[in-house]
Amino acid sequence: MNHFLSINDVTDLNQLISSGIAAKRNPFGDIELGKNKTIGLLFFNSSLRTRISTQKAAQNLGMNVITMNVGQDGWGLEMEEGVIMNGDKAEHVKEAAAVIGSYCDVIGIRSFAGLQDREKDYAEIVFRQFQKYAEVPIVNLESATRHPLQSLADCITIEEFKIKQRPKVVLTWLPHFKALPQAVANSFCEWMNPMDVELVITHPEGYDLAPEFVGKGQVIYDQNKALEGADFVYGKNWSSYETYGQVLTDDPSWMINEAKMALTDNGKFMHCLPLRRNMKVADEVLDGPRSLVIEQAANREWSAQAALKEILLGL
Ligand SMILES: CCC[C@H](NC(=O)CCC(=O)O)C(=O)O
Ligand SMILES: NC(=O)OP(=O)(O)O
Repeated sequence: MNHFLSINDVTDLNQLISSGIAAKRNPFGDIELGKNKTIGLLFFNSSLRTRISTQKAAQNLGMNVITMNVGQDGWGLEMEEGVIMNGDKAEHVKEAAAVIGSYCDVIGIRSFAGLQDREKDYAEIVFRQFQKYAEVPIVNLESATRHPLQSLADCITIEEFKIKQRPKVVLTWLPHFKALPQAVANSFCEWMNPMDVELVITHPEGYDLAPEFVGKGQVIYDQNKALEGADFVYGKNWSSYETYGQVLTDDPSWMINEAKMALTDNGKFMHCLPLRRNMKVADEVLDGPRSLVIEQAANREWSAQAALKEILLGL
């Protein structure tokens, strides 16, 4: 595996899921694989799970880890080509990426969508520039449009907890007062498409995700109807793709509570975290037996370890 940017970099999804489950059973089985290899983790945005789980996974593989909050610890980076750098960016990505690539064998990057310019966000300029100038494998720690380490952990979790061969998986939009990226929702749909699941996507009108991510997903604007018979309910907020970056509604009736979960077939609740309690999901669900959010977050370590193992095998 040359890069881990999206599911398009995965040759065998079932093998990757099995690799993550195997790592969970034997975390140090490949401790020699990453010996004397260094991964640099670059964060342009906040993180808890991705930061800690990816560092731990790399250490489980014997790697050295360097973590950097790019905007705070380093210099502001200019991503555009050919500009006169007389603003607030002191360094160009051409130099920064090449220098970091000289220190690190692998680079992980988190850079969220700006939610101002859809064409710019969906062009993934930060990742394209680092791929071009760092000349080492790049791992997506959440980009403008995708979050593959989260989606692999989601696949591992559903495989672990499913009791039917083809479960009904419902991605439901949740209310939020500020604009959030489509990345997690996009990526979840992208990874659910090849999985043996019935994928349903429910959200208010105006929040349709880009068609290339929806794929086989059935879109139902009536949340209660969508939730009927669900085996897994995956909650996530996202801002409008059509009216890019806008919050069209924060209707609290979309919050998941026990009454909504009662519509499911003893459904389990999933969310990538962080999650705003009692705005997106009621305490009664998160504190009850339906919630898988902690198990799901714990699987981020095994998701990262499976992905990094494939990257190391390709070095
Ligand atoms: C893994 C999720 C990261 C990010 N979440 C947030 O930015 C939440 C911020 C908030 O709730 O204020 C998102 O929605 O993409
Ligand atoms: N789910 C996830 O990526 O969490 P963090 O934003 O805390 O890394």
